[in-house]
This record gives sequence, C-alpha cells and structure tokens, in this order.
Amino acid sequence: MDGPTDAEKLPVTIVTGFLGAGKTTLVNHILKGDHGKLIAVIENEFGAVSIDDALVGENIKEQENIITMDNGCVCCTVRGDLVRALLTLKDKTKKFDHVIIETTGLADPAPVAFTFFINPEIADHYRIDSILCLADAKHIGLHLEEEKPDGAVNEAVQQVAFADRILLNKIDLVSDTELAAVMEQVRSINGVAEVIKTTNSVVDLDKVLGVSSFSIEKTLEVDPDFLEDEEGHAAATAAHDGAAADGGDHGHGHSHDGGKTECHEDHGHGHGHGEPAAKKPRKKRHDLTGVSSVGILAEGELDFNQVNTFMMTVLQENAKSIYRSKGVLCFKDQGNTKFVFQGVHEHINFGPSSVEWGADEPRVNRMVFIGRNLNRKELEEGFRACLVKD
Ligand SMILES: Nc1nc2c(ncn2[C@@H]2O[C@H](COP(=O)(O)OP(=O)(O)OP(=O)(O)O)[C@@H](O)[C@H]2O)c(=O)[nH]1
Repeated sequence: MDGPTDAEKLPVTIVTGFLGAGKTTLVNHILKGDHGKLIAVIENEFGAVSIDDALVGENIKEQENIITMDNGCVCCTVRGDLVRALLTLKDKTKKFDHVIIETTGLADPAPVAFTFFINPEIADHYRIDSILCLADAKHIGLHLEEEKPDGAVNEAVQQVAFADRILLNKIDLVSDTELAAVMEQVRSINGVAEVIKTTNSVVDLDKVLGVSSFSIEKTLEVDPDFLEDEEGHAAATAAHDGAAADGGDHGHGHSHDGGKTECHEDHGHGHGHGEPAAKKPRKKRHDLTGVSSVGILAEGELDFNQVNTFMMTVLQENAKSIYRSKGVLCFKDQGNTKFVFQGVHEHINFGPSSVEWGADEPRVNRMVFIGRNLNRKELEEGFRACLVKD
C-alpha cells in the first residue's frame, strides 16, 4: 500500500543559522503573524540554562505548543529527544498546521534533516517544508571564515549550504558595500537558495511558511552521502534495522564546560553554485572543541549599574570569543518588570520583556554566555557580584 502523500503530511520548517543571527526573532515574528495556523515550536538550546523558551513563550498562546530541548545540540546529543518530541506531537489530539524547529546556533542542520528520512513513523507523518537559515550580515563572515581543525565541519558553512531559503538579516548593521560582500560570500557557498534581505527577521510569511522549498535532490547535490547513516547504510535500511531510528545519539556528547565536544557526523560542505560538492571522507566531525556555554542561575535582585559595567567590560574585552550572551533578569526597584539581555559579540540589546514576573514566579536571574575558551569562574563570580546584598 502506498504511504501518505506529501500533501497529507505536516510541514516542518527547520530554522537554522549561527548564534544570534535572529532565529528566535523570526519564530516570534511568525507566531505573531496573521496566518491562522496552529503552530507547534520545538526549541533547542545549547546551554543547560534555557532562555529562548521564555522569549518565544511570550508569543505562543498555549504553553503546551512549545517543546524545549536543552542541554545538548539537536544535531547530536539530543537527536533522540527530537524524535520523541515529533512522535509526541504526532499523537496529540490537537491537530497542528505547522511545526517549527529552532535549532541551536551551533547545530549542523544535516543530521536534523536526516531524522525525517531515517525514522519511518516520522517520515510518514512529517515533511520538511523548508530549511531556513538566518545569516547575520554583520558577523557571519567571521564565522564562515573560521578555521576548523582538520576534518571538522564549520557549522556556519553547513547552515548556509543546507538551506533552501536564507534570510540575510541585520542589514541595518552593515553598509551597502559590506552587504554586497557578505551576499557574495553567502552565494559562493549556496548559489541556489533564495536569499531575502531582512531587518529584525521581518519577512512576508508566505515566503517562509508552506513554501515547499526543501528538495532532497538539491540536498543530495550538497551532500551526496546525506541519505546514509554513519556506517554508510542507506536511510531506509537503517530505519528497518532500527540502527538510528531512535534518533541515534551515537555516543557523542556536547560538554558545556569547555571540554572537548564532538559530533561525529559526516556531512560534506556544499561549496560552489549548486555544483555537487566533492565527496568527503566519512566521519567528518562536528567538532566544538573549546566552545562551551556558561549558564548561571542566581536568585535575587541585581544592581542595574553594576550589571551594566560588568557586561560592557566582559563583552568588549572578549568581543571575538563570546559569540552570544543572553539573559532574563530581575533588577532592584523595578517592580515586576522582567528584563531581557541580548548580546551578539559586542552588540547589546537590553530592555523590558513584554511579560512581567508572575506573582508566584521566583525571581531567578538566568544568564548564558556561549563562546570559545570561556572563563566560567570569572563570568559566574562577576555576575553574582552584581546581586544586591541585603
Ligand atoms: N540590529 C539588529 N538586531 C537584530 C536583528 N534581528 C535580531 N536582532 C537582535 O539580535 C539579537 C539576537 O536575536 P535572536 O533572534 O535571539 O537570535 P538567535 O539566532 O535566536 O540567537 P541564538 O538562539 O542564541 O542562536 C536580539 O537582541 C535581537 O533583537 C536585526 O535585523 N538588526
């Protein structure tokens, strides 16, 4: 008997893009949009302390429509969680119209997409509508050019290469000349995806939802081994013998404290204008050596000026190595106002959240730093020193 047609399957948008590129901003833009769709969101965060669920949660009408997977990267350690999340959504009586998966800024999208082909239950119920990459026009060049250890994937390159739609975001932060240069850089990696220039991820929703722009043929041009698992079995075979049908953790983990972090995936980079990429040796690693996240939970009220000075100093002194910082904060003398801190390298956004602290909600500050060679002790002690003493 033939399986369900694509039209009968639930469309999924995989939102990818480097740390701080504007993924959550896009998800919020979509959730607030006038599309009449019931959307489920699967949020994945790299750090053990999650922030995005709070930021997206402000715009989602029912909390049960958001599933958070944190403390691991969806492309490796928590891939099993993704499978479970998708199977849970499938069995809900409520019928969703669309699913959005927001991956971590460090995820390689290939293994996330592979999940939709390896597991027969998921393949029968879902189809990838689009792999959408957010690219930060100001900072993406830095990450695309980053030298990786031999044989390791550059996740920023993977994210651009695998996308069928690219939002070149934050164009307000670059000059026309810089924009032309970054456009050329993006095009040199992916010459086929539609590129849409945006500010604050504002885009016509009909350009990003229900677009059916994902194509397995194009994906195979980027990575001829896409439909093979780590052992080189074709997806269908692997699904039958269950080798990776549970999402396969493959025994590699991300450590978030500066330890060695490897995801032994094999996904060739797509270089060139839609040209098939050269076949890469198997076992290309997703190597996040030295990249870690420092998550801080601190109960109490913070002193505004001290936080300001501390953050400015830390981010200016470590502008290249701290890729991302974000937090949900509580300040002294600010009543129930909850504050959101957003940093991308040295660029900071800071202001009140649209939701207040709830009456019974403990005033716990949540702060996360993600970057290379972070000094956990210094960050943690510096942040805690900003708490107001009784
Ligand atoms: N100037 C400027 N800032 C933007 C733009 N888009 C998003 N931002 C800001 O950039 C910061 C990061 O945006 P997010 O949407 O959280 O980025 P993200 O990709 O979800 O970040 P991670 O989940 O940490 O990888 C926030 O402070 C946004 O308000 C833009 O077009 N221009």
